[in-house]
Amino acid sequence: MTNIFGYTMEELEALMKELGEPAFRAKQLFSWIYGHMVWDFSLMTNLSKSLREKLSAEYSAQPVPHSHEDISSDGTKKYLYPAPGSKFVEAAYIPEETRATLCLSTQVGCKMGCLFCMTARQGFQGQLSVGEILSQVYTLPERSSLTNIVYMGMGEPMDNIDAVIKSIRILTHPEGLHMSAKRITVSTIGVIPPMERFLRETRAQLAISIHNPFDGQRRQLMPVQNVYPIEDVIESLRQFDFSQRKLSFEYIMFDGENDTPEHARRLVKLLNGLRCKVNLIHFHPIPDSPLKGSPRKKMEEFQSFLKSRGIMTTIRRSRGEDIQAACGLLSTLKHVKPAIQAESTDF
Ligand SMILES: C[S@@+](CC[C@H](N)C(=O)[O-])C[C@H]1O[C@@H](n2cnc3c(N)ncnc32)[C@H](O)[C@@H]1O
Ligand code: SF4
Repeated sequence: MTNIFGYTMEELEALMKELGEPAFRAKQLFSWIYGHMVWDFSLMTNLSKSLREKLSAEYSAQPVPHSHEDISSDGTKKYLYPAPGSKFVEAAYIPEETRATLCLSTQVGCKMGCLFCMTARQGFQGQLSVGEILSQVYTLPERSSLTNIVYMGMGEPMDNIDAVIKSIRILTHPEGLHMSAKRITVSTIGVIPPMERFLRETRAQLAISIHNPFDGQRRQLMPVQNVYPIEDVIESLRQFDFSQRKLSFEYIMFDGENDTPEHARRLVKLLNGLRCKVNLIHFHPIPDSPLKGSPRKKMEEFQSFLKSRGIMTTIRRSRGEDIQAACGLLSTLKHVKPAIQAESTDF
């Protein structure tokens, strides 16, 4: 049985062709699956009976529902989703006064090795398919109140760029949920070639995790700096037009590490002339890390300096920290079965 949940319009068209059906059937199928959220072919009443039967015999169109949830004292919810190979990913639903955001995952673990991130500790364990990315949206119990989606959960979206772009195309398609690309933000540490592809092929918003404006210091925190230095990332961004889409920079504030006036001055210089915003983030401590978060006062001083130089800067409120749903705390390592146990349960 092939699961077609996650197929794009073009992929459904190719499937219809293969089955000897006219191309317009693909649009009908797309609209049932992603617009009406009907995942049983027998209920797709405008398809011919023979096509419904053919599809039911050989295909399914099923998103993967979550298998566990945690609820934070602040209302944030963390959902656990099964992924291939007895693995799991997590997504966080964050309700606020005027909006409700889903923070979704794109990979099981991550290979980028950032020093401050819990997902990095898990290492890379696999890519999510388009269907697995979209399942986090489509099976969300609060889906009808969702206003925003951020690709800021487990994994580096640019390291799974095909699936990320396809998922955005489906979410924004008029026959699907028809979400505005203005309400979708993808966060990256700055992997330049797929980042440029993302900017050319979608209209979604971009967030860059910068965290330190100095080359040597950023290398210590984020190995990606050895391959794609932040200076090159910013040069690349200067070729794109951000008058119609948002560009933001995420900056976790580490006590004594990146919160000095020199860092603030260097950051202003680096971002000079770019139409962008800076989000200052509280560090969410992870076990056995020497890093500590900056005190609130230092974050406010940093913010004031950037603002005084004309850069719109906010301090992001932490959410879901008590259930490890906050930025950078997502990790499903504890849910991964030891290999021997996983093998024995396969029988
Ligand atoms: C988990 S990442 C996923 C998206 C992408 N891989 C990235 O790094 O931008 C989302 C955001 O969480 C931040 N983050 C990671 N670990 C954190 C921590 N311990 N405390 C606060 N933020 C953290 C990252 O720097 C990034 O801005
Ligand atoms: S911060 Fe992002 S890129 Fe770095 S290890 Fe975590 S998930 Fe991966």
